[in-house]
Amino acid sequence: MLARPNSAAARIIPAIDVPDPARAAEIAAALAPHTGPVKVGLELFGAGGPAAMRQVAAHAPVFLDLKLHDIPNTVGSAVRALLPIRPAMLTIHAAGGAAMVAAARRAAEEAGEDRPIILAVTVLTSIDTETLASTGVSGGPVQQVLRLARLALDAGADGLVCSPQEVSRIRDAFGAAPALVVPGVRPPGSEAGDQARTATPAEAIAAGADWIVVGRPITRAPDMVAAAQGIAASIAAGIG
Ligand SMILES: O=C(O)c1cc(=O)[nH]c(=O)n1[C@@H]1O[C@H](COP(=O)(O)O)[C@@H](O)[C@H]1O
Repeated sequence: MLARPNSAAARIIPAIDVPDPARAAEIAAALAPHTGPVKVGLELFGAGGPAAMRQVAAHAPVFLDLKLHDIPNTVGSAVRALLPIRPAMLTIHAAGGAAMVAAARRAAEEAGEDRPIILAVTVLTSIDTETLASTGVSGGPVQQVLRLARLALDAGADGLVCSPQEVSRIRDAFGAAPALVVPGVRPPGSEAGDQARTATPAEAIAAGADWIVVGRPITRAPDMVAAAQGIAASIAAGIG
């Protein structure tokens, strides 16, 4: 399994959200020396499938973010079908329930020691209190994140995806063991866009994130490498 990061740069997961596999491979090649694993999500996987993921994986371990959410048998089978392309990390939705999370973990185990880390997405970082309430969940994101974290970790998830605003509460409740992967991260002065629960890279790491996921602030920067290096420097300094 992928080891926890041991440098500021290794904590950064760039999200390569582009619809062009050749461009994605170029971005991965440019960023990999300055970051940790790279993320392949629904846009790139939809455009190029397993072949696009393999091209990216030539440069760095891949966080394959397909956010699986279905009946347990389907999710377990999907995880099994993805094992040959050797993702280092895989996402499922904790809201799919304990049996679904357990099915994902059991399927991942079939890859042996090199199995992917199973990460349970709690409450998407784009969701604020009002949006959450509109889905029938009252009480706010922190409470729901902690509820889903408990469910997912008890069912066998190796770690969680949450916003920077819940990280310290998760560490308080569950300690150092769960891998915490944190999107919704915005360097000072950058646009939040559709992200609702945000903080800066240094704040997310100080709160206890293992990895931060950063998409547009890197991939839409005029100089992607400089943007990644700036984020790593801010994490190392604990500022910004
Ligand atoms: O699982 C994820 O990576 C994820 C979960 C979540 O709650 N919020 C979230 O933004 N993400 C992903 O993290 C990335 C964030 O991208 P930017 O908003 O461009 O930094 C996107 O690829 C999202 O799919």
